[in-house]
Amino acid sequence: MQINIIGSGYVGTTVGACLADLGHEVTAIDIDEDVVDAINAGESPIHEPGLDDLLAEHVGGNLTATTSYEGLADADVTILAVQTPSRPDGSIDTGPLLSAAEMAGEALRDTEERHLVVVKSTVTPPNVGALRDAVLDGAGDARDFLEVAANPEFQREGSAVEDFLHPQKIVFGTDSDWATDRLRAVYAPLVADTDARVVETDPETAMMVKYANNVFLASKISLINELGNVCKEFGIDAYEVADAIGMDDRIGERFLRSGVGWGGSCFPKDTAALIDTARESGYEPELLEAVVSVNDGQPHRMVELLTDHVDVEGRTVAVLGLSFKPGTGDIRNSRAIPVIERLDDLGAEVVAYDPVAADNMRERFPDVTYADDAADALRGAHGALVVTGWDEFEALNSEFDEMARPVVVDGRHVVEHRDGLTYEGLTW
Ligand SMILES: NC(=O)c1ccc[n+]([C@@H]2O[C@H](COP(=O)([O-])OP(=O)(O)OC[C@H]3O[C@@H](n4cnc5c(N)ncnc54)[C@H](O)[C@@H]3O)[C@@H](O)[C@H]2O)c1
Ligand SMILES: O=c1ccn([C@@H]2O[C@H](COP(=O)(O)OP(=O)(O)O[C@H]3O[C@H](CO)[C@@H](O)[C@H](O)[C@H]3O)[C@@H](O)[C@H]2O)c(=O)[nH]1
Repeated sequence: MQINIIGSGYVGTTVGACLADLGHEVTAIDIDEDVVDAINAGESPIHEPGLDDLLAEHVGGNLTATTSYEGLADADVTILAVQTPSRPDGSIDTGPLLSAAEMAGEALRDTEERHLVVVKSTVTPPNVGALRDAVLDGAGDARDFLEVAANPEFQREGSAVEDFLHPQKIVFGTDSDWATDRLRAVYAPLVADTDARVVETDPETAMMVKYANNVFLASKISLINELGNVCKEFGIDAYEVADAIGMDDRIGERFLRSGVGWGGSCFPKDTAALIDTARESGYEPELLEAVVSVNDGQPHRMVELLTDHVDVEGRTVAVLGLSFKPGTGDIRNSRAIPVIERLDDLGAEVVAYDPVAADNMRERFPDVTYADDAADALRGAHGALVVTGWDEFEALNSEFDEMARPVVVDGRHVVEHRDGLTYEGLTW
């Protein structure tokens, strides 16, 4: 099939490269020329394991990037993967997505064949109608040839390629059998070769599944964090407790890693958007508000555990890990941000290290010192905070001897206890 994908960020680039890998002819469209040039040069605009290899294999063959919407009608399907960022009140800003939807509709004005526009971006169910209208109004008289479907994406950053190619489920939200059949054709090579289960529903329900999925997982982490905070009060290791409760398959062993909390581009944004949408509709989602509040408290608890041991004012503190999770350079809503802000408020000098995300964080905090490696960050520091669970932090050992005060607050359960180190786990 011929597939256009509009928006080549974290999702669009991965999905485009994976669809090319499944044998489709893919055109990736982005308004950012640097992104388009990078893809056409076979370079991934983002750090994502496996993506460079896929681009190297398919760019110049069945994957091309462009800034132009011309030729959209030559394809069978157009996927929208444009950003839907949070506004300060928690609602999503659908402006960029609506304008891409309208541009897609306009570019399809001359189509004389049926064409499916698929929303892969995450939008709240009440926004689906506006998106449908934007595409159809943009298309003018060609609106009868077009249909808008929802196909939310469940990939995680850091394992996005693997997740897309081996999904547990694929959700098709459509208004007709024709649209469902077209989505089945897009995913046919994948469904044939994996254990993926396909959910077929309407577009609004499909988007609600996406929100429920993310908010459930964020709640699960906040719950284990709350239990973990209680464990810490009792001198109990929350990881031992989590291992035991995870044996009950009604609970499940995954997403029970307590610590400094959840960040990223999705959990915070999607939780805030669902809360805002529920409130707008007249329902006060108290549990979800508590889920956010527990998450917001963890970075502060972490800094407090350090200040119980060290007065950080005027002293150097090492922050190990800046990305919102290992395996990505993405710092959106990283827990490192409130940690650094708090240290800053307390007058500490922050020396930060991350194997991938330092350049991104430098734009956010230009005055922080960025070390070349963890040893460099720890040297002379009066305390260290482990914010991201990069594998390399597990191997740290003699590096702690170089600290002025060897106090480590571990927010991700990665550092090994050892003699000579004052060690505080956040929930253990
Ligand atoms: N990041 C994830 O892991 C993830 C996973 C599942 C779902 N989502 C959802 O997918 C959507 C995209 O997220 P993302 O993280 O990839 O965003 P992103 O910001 O990384 O990428 C969006 C891209 O769209 C481009 N763009 C903006 N307006 C455009 C237009 N009119 N025409 C063409 N390109 C345009 C931008 O230049 C950018 O490259 C969001 O709704 C998000 O919630 C994200
Ligand atoms: O036991 C755990 C698991 C995760 N996290 C944190 O939770 C956040 C999110 O992690 P993860 O879900 O692995 O990464 P994302 O890339 O944000 O993926 C989520 O958000 C995506 C965007 O919507 C969805 O597609 C994915 O299914 C969903 O897992 C990170 O800060 C993690 O450190 C924990 O604190 N404890």
